Amino acid sequence: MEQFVIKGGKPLYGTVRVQGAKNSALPILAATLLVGGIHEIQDVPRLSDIDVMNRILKALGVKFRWESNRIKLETSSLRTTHIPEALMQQMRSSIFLMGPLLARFGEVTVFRPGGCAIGARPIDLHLKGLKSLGAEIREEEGHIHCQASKLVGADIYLDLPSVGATENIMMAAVLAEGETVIKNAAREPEIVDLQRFLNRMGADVHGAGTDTVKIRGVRRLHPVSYEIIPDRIVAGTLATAAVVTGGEVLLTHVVPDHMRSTLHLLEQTGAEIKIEGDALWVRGTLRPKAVGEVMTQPYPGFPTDMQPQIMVLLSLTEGTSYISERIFDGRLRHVGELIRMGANLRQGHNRVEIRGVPTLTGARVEATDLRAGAALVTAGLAARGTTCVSGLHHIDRGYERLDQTFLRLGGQIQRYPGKVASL
Ligand SMILES: CC(=O)N[C@H]1[C@@H](OP(=O)(O)OP(=O)(O)OC[C@H]2O[C@@H](n3ccc(=O)[nH]c3=O)[C@H](O)[C@@H]2O)O[C@H](CO)[C@@H](O)[C@@H]1O
Ligand SMILES: C=C(OP(=O)(O)O)C(=O)O
Repeated sequence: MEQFVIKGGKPLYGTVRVQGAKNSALPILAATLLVGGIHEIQDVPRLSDIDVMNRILKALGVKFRWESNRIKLETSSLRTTHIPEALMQQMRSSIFLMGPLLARFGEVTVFRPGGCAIGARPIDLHLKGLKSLGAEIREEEGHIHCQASKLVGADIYLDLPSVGATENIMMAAVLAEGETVIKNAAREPEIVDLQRFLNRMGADVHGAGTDTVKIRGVRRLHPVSYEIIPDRIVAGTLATAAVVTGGEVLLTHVVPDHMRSTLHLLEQTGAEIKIEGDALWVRGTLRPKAVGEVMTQPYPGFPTDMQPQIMVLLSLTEGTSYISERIFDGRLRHVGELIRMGANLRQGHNRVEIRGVPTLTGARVEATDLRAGAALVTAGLAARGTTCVSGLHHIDRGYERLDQTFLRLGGQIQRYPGKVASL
């Protein structure tokens, strides 16, 4: 069982170039299946989720080659449209294979996807959207078979602005006959990135970034070379770590506009922020201030993927703040771990009261999901004493060598292969 051992209390200083966005790279890699040929995707982060996606693509017959952070994929000759169950269950994003395979081959067989334990994550909106385009869906013995002799554009209203459902429907609709309109679509920057990628391939998609996405079906697409946008959640995590340690960090390769709600919150706590082009400079204050109520919301609201990290910062402020988790119904498992580190937290139903304390103390804690893991590492960097964080496979899903990044910024963090005997 691998662990991070962190000796806390050192402010972070330095410059980091932020990795490409996992949540853009995953649907875009799936979307390369829409047409045969050689695609080149740049700034793909080296993450375990990306490895799982590549293993699925390989199992389908795709050939690919990494060159640093660039992947070349040859998607011409696919052997099958069945996604292996074991791979399907390794991550939620395996569901992105449905839309493109259905659009190109008229059939796909998947299983219910796995993923981090952050609450119930049904796929009803994905299935409802594909059915509206004319797919026949049968579920038996855990398989979901999806078939369509042809897909036809439709008006689809999403009961919730689901990021994944919006993306899956967009990918399925690009080769459908006629126009598809997705209403109450999610507006995340990664959806705009997917639209840009699809249009670069010759698709006709408009409106991403608003709540109505229009897709006019085209007959043909072509392979392309494309660069993924920077990861706004990784940038937010690093900025938060700089603030909680009272340090000063320059992040390059960011789109500050994608981070408005996070940056606003950091400023409310007293952090100083300067933006110049794609560079973001952040400096923490001696004792940050409480902020009142924070609610996670669909974009452009405050992102659920930053909730655990911000909880660490609010735990160290002067005064009382509250966090309400509105997107997922089980994304508070880090609360108990932060309490072990000395945070003064009271958990209600999807809401946490946070009474700021002057310091946290090192402890043995476990990452129960990706962002909870990032939060515990952040807490460890700020805490007095030594923190051991286990459950690193969650963190590796979304952060490219997080320990190396923090080491470069002066954090004292090491990855150990087994359990560390004493703190
Ligand atoms: C790879 C990727 O991009 N992951 C992100 C994506 O996940 P993901 O696309 O899975 O998240 P969704 O936006 O779909 O989920 C939002 C809410 O809708 C619900 N829901 C979703 C689909 C569905 O068919 N039925 C349904 O009820 C979910 O349970 C959840 O409560 O958006 C989440 C919300 O910003 C982020 O936390 C994830 O990092
Ligand atoms: C929940 C997340 O991702 P996924 O949807 O891939 O599980 C996340 O990135 O925080």
